Formats: sequence, structure tokens, C-alpha cells
Amino acid sequence: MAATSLHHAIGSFHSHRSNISSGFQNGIGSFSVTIVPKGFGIDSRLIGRGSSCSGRWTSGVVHASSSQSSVSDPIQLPSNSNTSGSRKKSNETALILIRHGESLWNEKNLFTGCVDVPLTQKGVDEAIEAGKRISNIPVDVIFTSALIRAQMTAMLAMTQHRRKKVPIIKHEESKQATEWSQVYSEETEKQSIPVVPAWQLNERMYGELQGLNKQETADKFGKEKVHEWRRSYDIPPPNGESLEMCAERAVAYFKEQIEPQLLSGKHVMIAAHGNSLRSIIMYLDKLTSQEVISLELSTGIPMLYIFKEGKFIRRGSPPAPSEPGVYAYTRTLANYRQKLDEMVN
Ligand SMILES: O=C(O)[C@@H](CO)OP(=O)(O)O
Repeated sequence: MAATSLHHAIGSFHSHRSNISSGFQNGIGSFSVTIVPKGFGIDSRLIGRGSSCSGRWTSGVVHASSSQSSVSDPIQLPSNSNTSGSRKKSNETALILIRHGESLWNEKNLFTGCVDVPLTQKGVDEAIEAGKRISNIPVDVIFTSALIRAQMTAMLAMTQHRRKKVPIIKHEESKQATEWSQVYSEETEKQSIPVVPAWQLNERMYGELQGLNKQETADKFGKEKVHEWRRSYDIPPPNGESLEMCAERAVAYFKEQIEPQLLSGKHVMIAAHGNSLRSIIMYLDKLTSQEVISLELSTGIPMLYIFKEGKFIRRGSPPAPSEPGVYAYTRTLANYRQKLDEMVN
């Protein structure tokens, strides 16, 4: 049985929790409430043993102790400076999550998983539009999956950012790769944003469904079975990962590598995938395994959280760069935007 959704024109973020409040309920890209009929059942039989696509890539790590907090940005925020000139860490940071834009296999309605497929022209446009929406929000470090569709999305989005820092992919897959991609200017480094690719943020590995057409698979195995493979929490598709298995590596990576960045005062963007992000949102919003079933993410719509005092506060999707409400979220964001305006004028 399908969940009944109250979709927006472009709904990005659907959850059946009724106690979630959003800064943006009306514009495109806002999240909405989904009503899930009681007893929406999941067949608990194990269909196949999943095998993770882990280990094919080496993850890069940006250490929290390297350069501290967004205040290392030449744009100095008044709230982050004290009189002696030394810097205090910001106590609220932005976390932007973005699912990649439409891929060539999204367009063809094929199960994609860990197959490394690029964006369509529409996906490119979505990524650029997403970039416009977050163009006034600070970004100090970007995490992407190891897959090109997420990396393209992050890079294209950053072409729109008003701060004009250069996103640079960190190559730490070997000692040589690390050495050969060194930057020897501190000034140039300051004008860069590290982009950390991590296989742990990859799409859920779809096993033997990868490359199959979703409609044809539903016709063959039945709609209910395919919905169970696609949206149940703990039932993997044949030889693939369940959402639970995907969450084990994606959420562990988030806790070990991304949270320390936020805690150190950095503003973070994550460009990843429908299911790796669903598992991270499950953690951020403390959704239950029943609640996450109805969480759907659209391609190329950024979602903003504020990380404050160890808590994640969901702020919905910034609808447009000119939307004043976005910057009223926090003093840090308002100040950052003001500084950007001053730089331009
Ligand atoms: O094919 C996939 O990899 C995913 C995301 O596009 O599909 P689904 O929506 O079924 O999880």
C-alpha cells in the first residue's frame, strides 16, 4: 500500500511526523507531512544477504584539529571575534544536505545503487539551482560520496556560491595521491574548500537490482515486493544492502567524521544519495524505522539544518537566495550574508 503524500510542486522532504515544524512550508522544495496509513506492513522475511560495496574506495578525512572553524574565513563574523583578535568557535553551524541532481539512470527509471552514473542536463540544472539557494550560506567543508553524480552536484552547486572559494577534491586514496595534490600556498588554501569523498556516503548497494528497470521489476516481482525492497528498513534487495545496513556505514561516518567538523565550528555541506541521506536524516531527526519508510527526498533540493549546542534543528529548504527568512535563522548566517553583501558593494 502506498503512503498518501501531500506533495508540493517539487516536494523534497516528506516525513509522516506531525510534530516537525519548518521555516518553509510553501515554496518549492519545502518538506511536507505525509500521512501513513496505520498498519503499513513490512514483510520481515529476509530476502537476500546484502553485501556492502564498501572498501572499493579509501575515504578522505579532514581532521577537526587542522584549521579551526569557519572563522578562519577572511570574512570575519563579529559574533566570532573577541577583542584580543583571537577567535572563538562559532556555537551554531550550518549543515546542508543535498541529494544529487537527476542522473541518467534516474531518467531511465533504473535501479542505480553503487553504479557510477553521471547527471542528466536536468540534473546539472538542478544542481545549479540548488547552488543558488545556498549561495549565501557559509560552507567550510564539503563531504560527498565517491560517486560522480554526488560530486558533480556539489561542484556545480558551488559555482553559484557568492563567496567564490574554490572547492578542491581531497585525494587521499594513496600516499602518492595525497602528496601529488598538495597546495603550497597558505593564501590559496584559505580560498579553497576541501571536498572529501567518502564511499560510506554512497547510495545503498542495490545488489541484483542494479541496472534493472523499476517498473519492469515491479511487473515481474509484484508492486508490494519491490516497494518492500525499496523502502523497508531492514529487508535488503537480493544481495544488496537494506536501509539499515546502509545506515550502519553512513551514520557511523557522519558521527566519526562529520560531527567533529560541526563541533569545531565548521559549516558543512553533504552531497549524497536518496538512501544514504535518508539514513542520516533518520539519525538527525530521530525517526523510527517505521517513520523513515515514508521519508522521500527529491533530487537536487538542498535541506538546511542548524547545529547548535549539540542539537540538529531542521530548517527546511532555502527557497531562493533572496529569501530574507533564511538568514533570520541565526545571527551567524545573517552576519555572513551581510558580509557577502558588503564584499560585493
Ligand atoms: O536506484 C537507486 O539507487 C535509488 C535512488 O535513485 O532508488 P530508490 O528510490 O528505489 O531507492
